[in-house]
This record gives sequence, structure tokens and C-alpha cells, in this order.
Amino acid sequence: MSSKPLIPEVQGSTQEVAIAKCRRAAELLGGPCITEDTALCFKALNGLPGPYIKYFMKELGHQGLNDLLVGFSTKEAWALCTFAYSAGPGSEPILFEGRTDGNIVPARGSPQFGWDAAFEPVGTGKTYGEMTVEEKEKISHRARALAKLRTYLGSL
Ligand SMILES: O=c1nc[nH]c2c1ncn2[C@H]1C[C@H](O)[C@@H](COP(=O)(O)OP(=O)(O)OP(=O)(O)O)O1
Ligand SMILES: [Mg+2]
Repeated sequence: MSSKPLIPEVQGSTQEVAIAKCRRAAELLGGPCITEDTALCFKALNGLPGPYIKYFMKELGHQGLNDLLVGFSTKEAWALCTFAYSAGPGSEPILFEGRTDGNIVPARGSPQFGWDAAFEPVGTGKTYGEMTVEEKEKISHRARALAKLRTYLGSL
């Protein structure tokens, strides 16, 4: 079918997904809002799973994320957090991105939160799952995105 579908199934880049979600949230809330999305992007896969990591993690687990990269020499990945801010319905969302580079590794540390145990940020020697909250906060994709959002909100 060549015409634009009437019911959107939001897929695309992390930016497209974040904008669509924030725009809809502002409509539903009828006011300003902030939404957050986290993607995990594999270099060998041109950035996938990216915004679809939630379902990859749910179906495949830590081992499955590693298995996806068998046969590729690079295990490099980056965690990308996107905060989106909309001033209200009809107001175009503004994005704030934070990125942390690392590698996909066999799980180490706490397996409790998402893919934390399978992601080792560059230069740390630890997975997110092996870090304290304070250690993770110093280098995390989310902390970096939040710092940008905070600066923006402070300038309003
Ligand atoms: O720092 C993190 N360290 C490890 N795992 C993480 C982190 N941050 C999010 N995650 C996980 C949760 C979810 O399995 C997936 C994507 O998160 P994300 O798309 O925001 O999912 P979500 O559960 O918030 O649902 P949604 O935003 O679609 O309502 O990565
Ligand atoms: Mg989320």
C-alpha cells in the first residue's frame, strides 16, 4: 500500500520515536511534559537494536545480546538516552541526548536493571551492573542527557 497508513506504528530513529512519544504525551496530558527513552546501539549492527532494545532484552536476555554479535569483530556499543520536552500540545518537542560509549560483554554484576550487566563503558573496567549508583551517575548516558535538559530548563 503506498498511501500513508491511518494508524501510525512508530518505528524509526531514536529521535523520531522520542518526538512521537513526547508529542502524544503532551496531547494526553494537555500541558507541558518530559518523556525519556533509552536506546542501546551496536556498532556492528549500524546502531540496532537502538530504540527497540527493550524487546530484544526481554526476549533474548544478556546472553542473547552477546550472541547477536558472534561473528562480528567489534563488540562496541553506545547507550543513548533521549529526554524530550514539550511546552504543551502542538508545541514541537525539543530533544536532549546523552551518550556513553562501551562494549557488550558477558554479564557481570547485578542483573536486576535492564542490560546494565552486559554493558561495560569504555575505560571503566566495570559493567554498569558492577557500579554503585554514584559511579554510574558520573558517566551514564542518562546523567549526560539530564544535565543538558537541566541547563535548558534553567535558561527558560
Ligand atoms: O541505564 C540503563 N541500564 C540498563 N538498562 C536500561 C537503562 N535504561 C533503560 N534500560 C532498559 C529498560 C528497557 O528495557 C530498555 C529501554 O528503555 P525504554 O525504551 O526507556 O523503556 P521503558 O521500559 O522505559 O518503556 P517506554 O519508555 O517505552 O515506556 O532499556
Ligand atoms: Mg522509558
